[in-house]
Formats: sequence, C-alpha cells, structure tokens
Amino acid sequence: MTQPCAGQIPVVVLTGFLGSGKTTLLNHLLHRSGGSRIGAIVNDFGSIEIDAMSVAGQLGDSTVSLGNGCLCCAVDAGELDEYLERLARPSARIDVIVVEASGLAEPQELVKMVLASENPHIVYGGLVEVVDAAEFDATRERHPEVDRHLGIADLVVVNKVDRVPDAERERILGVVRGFTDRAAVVAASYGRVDVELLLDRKPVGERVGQLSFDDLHHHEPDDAHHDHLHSAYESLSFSSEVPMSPRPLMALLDSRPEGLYRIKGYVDFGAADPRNKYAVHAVGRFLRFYPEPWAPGESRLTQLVLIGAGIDVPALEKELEACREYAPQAGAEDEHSMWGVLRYVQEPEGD
Ligand SMILES: Nc1nc2c(ncn2[C@@H]2O[C@H](COP(=O)(O)OP(=O)(O)OP(=O)(O)O)[C@@H](O)[C@H]2O)c(=O)[nH]1
Repeated sequence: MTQPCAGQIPVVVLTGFLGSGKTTLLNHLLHRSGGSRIGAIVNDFGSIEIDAMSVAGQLGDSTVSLGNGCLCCAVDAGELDEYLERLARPSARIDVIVVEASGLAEPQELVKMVLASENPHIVYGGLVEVVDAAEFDATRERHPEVDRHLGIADLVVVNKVDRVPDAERERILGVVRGFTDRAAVVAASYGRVDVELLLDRKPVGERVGQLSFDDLHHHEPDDAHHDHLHSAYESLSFSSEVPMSPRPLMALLDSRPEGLYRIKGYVDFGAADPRNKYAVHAVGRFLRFYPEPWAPGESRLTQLVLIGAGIDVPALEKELEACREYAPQAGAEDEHSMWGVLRYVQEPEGD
C-alpha cells in the first residue's frame, strides 16, 4: 500500500457490496490494532447511521459518520475533507484512517476523493475490497461491476468462508485472483485478517494501488452516477419508540421480498424481552438476530435500515408500522412469542 512520508497518515478505503462484512472487519481491526490508533469514517446508505453505531463504542471521538447517501456521489469532497482534517489533527494521535464506504459506493470515486484531498497530513493508503463468499456468485450475476471493483483493489478479503464448503472457498479464491493483479487475496471469517495486512505500507511506484492515475483522472460525464450500483437501490429508515411485536415482525421478515437485500439495525421487543435489544442483520436470504442487554439509561428505540432494489418503500413502511405494539399490556405477549425470533439467534462467533 502507499508509502507515507514522515508524519503522513495513510487513509485506507474499505469497500464491498452490501452486507459483505465491512463493519465486522473494521471492528476486528479496532480490537486487534495493538499499539496503532485507528480513526474511522463511516458512510451509511440510510439516514439512520447503523454502521456508525456499531463502531462508535469502540472509537469514542475518533469515529465520524457521513450518513444518508453514498459518499461517492457527494456533491463535493468538502465534507470528507473536513472529517479527514479532524482525524488527522496531531492531538488525535491517529496512525491510520479507515474510510468504510456504504455497501453501494463506487470504490474508484472514493479513492479519487481521498487523492483529491489537499490535506498535507494524509496520504492515500490503498483499497480493501470485502467479498461475501456465500453471496459471491449471486452478487456477480446481478452486478457485473463487482468484477471491476476487484480489479482495482490492493487487498481482497474473501469473507464468510465459514458459510461455504472448502472446495467452494478455493473456487472463489481462484475467481477473485483472476480479477486481481498484484493485490493480496485472503480468506477470512468474521473479517479476521492479519491487521498488518492493512497497516503494512509498501511503495507502489507511480501507480496508486491497482488503480492507475489514468483511470483516476478519466473524465466522467455529469450523469455517470446512473451507472453506480446505488442508482438501482432504495432505502427505508424506520424508527419507533413503540416496541415491536415479535410475531408480526417475524411474519414480515420471513416473507420479505426478493429485492429487499439488506436489513440492519436494532429492535426493541418491549415486554416480550425487556432485558435485551436485538441487533438484526439480513443479507439476501440470510437473517440473524444478536441479542445484547440494554445499557442502563439507553433509550429504547427500534431503528432499522432496509435497502433493496425494486422494493415498495411506502408499503414496507406501513407494514413495519403495523408491527408496532400499540397497546402494550402486561402479559399481552404470550410466552412463546419470541420463538420466531430465537430461531435466528446464534451463539456469537465474531470477536
Ligand atoms: N457467517 C458469517 N457471518 C458474517 C461474517 N462476517 C460478517 N458476518 C455477518 O454478516 C452481517 C453483515 O455484516 P456487516 O459487517 O454489518 O456488513 P457490512 O458490509 O458492513 O454491511 P453494509 O454496511 O450494510 O454494506 C452481520 O450479521 C455479520 O455478523 C462471516 O465471516 N461469517
């Protein structure tokens, strides 16, 4: 990855399709960074910043969030510059900055934005692309652009290999290597990669990672963003102070439409489980709940972001509203109401 001058902080761009495991990898880095201090800029597609919430606890003041829309289509890079400035100030004592893109961002545009920054304290540190092994073929079929993204990465993490048989993992690694040139390609579960791979800085000559300056300076017409992945996607951000009723919510989730590819957030099931909030993740047909105790004094909210192509956003919103428990009464939930949710809870395997 790019060789920084003394005092320059490398900025690593972390990309990968919806739900591939970028936030999981970022959290792994934060836990395993040893003596290095990592700053993070998190870009959420929805207006509720679920990803930022998932890493905020780890970072305190060294995380900043760029919510609501893909960073690659920001009108100008000013906001990014402002955040880079904040993280690069000497008092923050940050060694490396990771920009976690939304799952629909265009990696090339993000790299351009980092390179365009005039901040003398930072230097572009390379592009990391996370791939979901279990969704690999389906994602490539729907979005052939993903192959191009692999071609410009410096490090490709083939994640979720725990979800595919060994032979399948080898096949996918082979396909990925076919699209990369000099990039390192590593297999991982729960984003557990050797932190050195990201913090390692190798000189790259006149090329910026796998992306040549010609690629970067190639002029795009003004409407080029129509080709961006996110142009086909819509998102719904749903928030409720009223708890959700488990049975109707599970009926909705179990029958979710094909195009509703990604759901993430936190659910308050109220009286059905007053002790825990439930982080929820759906990626394609895969659904998981992760219960964790409410922190003392934490506001009990349900906050969900749903992202999909060809989804009926107003209808989904109405369906979610109908899952709210309007007249919660003690004992209103029968004792089995959480069973539908608990089917999707697994022992934590991440770190
Ligand atoms: N089985 C398995 N699940 C994983 C792995 N890595 C991540 N996950 C799960 O996949 C889901 C999505 O992970 P995230 O890290 O939120 O993915 P993301 O790329 O940040 O998602 P977006 O920001 O929405 O694009 C979560 O439920 C994770 O726990 C893995 O290696 N194996």
